Amino acid sequence: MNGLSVLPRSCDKIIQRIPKEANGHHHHPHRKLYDNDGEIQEYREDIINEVDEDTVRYPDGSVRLRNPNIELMDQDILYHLALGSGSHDLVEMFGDVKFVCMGGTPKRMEQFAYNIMAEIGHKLPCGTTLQDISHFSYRYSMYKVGPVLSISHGMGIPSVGILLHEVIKLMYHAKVRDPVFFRIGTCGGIGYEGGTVVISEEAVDGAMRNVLELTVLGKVVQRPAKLDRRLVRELKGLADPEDPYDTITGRTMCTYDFYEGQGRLDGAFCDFTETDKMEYLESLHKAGVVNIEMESLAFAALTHHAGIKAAVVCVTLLDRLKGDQVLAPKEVLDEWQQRPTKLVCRYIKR
Ligand SMILES: O=P(O)(O)O[C@H]1O[C@H](CO)[C@@H](O)[C@H]1O
Ligand SMILES: O=c1cc[nH]c(=O)[nH]1
Repeated sequence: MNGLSVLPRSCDKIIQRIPKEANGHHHHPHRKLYDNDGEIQEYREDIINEVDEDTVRYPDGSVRLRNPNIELMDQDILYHLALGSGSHDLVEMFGDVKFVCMGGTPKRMEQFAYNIMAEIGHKLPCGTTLQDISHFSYRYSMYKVGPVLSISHGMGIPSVGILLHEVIKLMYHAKVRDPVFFRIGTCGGIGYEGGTVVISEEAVDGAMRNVLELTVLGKVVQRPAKLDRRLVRELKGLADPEDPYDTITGRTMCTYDFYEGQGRLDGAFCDFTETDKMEYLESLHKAGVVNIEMESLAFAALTHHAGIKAAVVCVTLLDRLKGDQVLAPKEVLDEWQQRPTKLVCRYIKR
């Protein structure tokens, strides 16, 4: 029996799709999970962790944790955020949050906080500046502007995964209702010039699987990396035809590495040829992968597992069919990084 069959007590209605045979043992059939864009994928049914979206939140829309242990604890220390349910009044501090925006760097997320402040007309008390709420964690940076949280997540799945655990718990402790999460990132384009904005329709791993795989108690668990389709359409609808760049939607590949993992020839190590690389990238292109980055899989899977609506919006820094090195000048890169931010600002302003 695998660990997934033990469901948290507080989540009685979560769909358990692990069939049992009459003798009580699980059988291990493969099943077709998604047929997005015609691609049919098969998964071991015994390791898939599915969610019934209607039952993972409380009826008032507030975030419900799929972990019965938390409510039994005297206090919950959100260690990497330098916050805690015993040391801080989290409802008072964060109860009004509606949007949680994340991106790789502290600078981008500080800038985003100032941008959104201007856009929504939020005023700080005279003579004050925005404070990094998580400054003393020395890990992530967090800014709050009215209903918007802006948080840096660092690089890669482990970093964004730890942050998501703590931010999802923060939403629960603060009794936040129906939050929407965004990742505002950078990526490599597959067949798209630098500066193109990409809204992810779904996230796939380096082997084109639409699941986040993690090892829990020595067993492999897969969580579907689903993103909200309606949110994708709404964001796409906010792209302005006057924008001097394209805004597209498509599949996003999420890898565990920037160099070999993304088929780059310019890492410290490379055991494949340029022909191998191009064949791989062309095959991704054919399969509808439009960009590669390093967090979307965890972002999609963990928000979906928590029943939280989420979107990933990234700007391409280069077309990987044309090269590996990020050659654009710093000022150009800085301007490009504002583009996903603008789209998310438009959504929040609505
Ligand atoms: O710019 P961010 O948001 O960090 O996103 C991308 O940039 C980093 C690699 O340079 C990875 O984190 C990747 O996902
Ligand atoms: O090629 C790129 C560019 C940005 N981020 C990535 O992960 N890959």
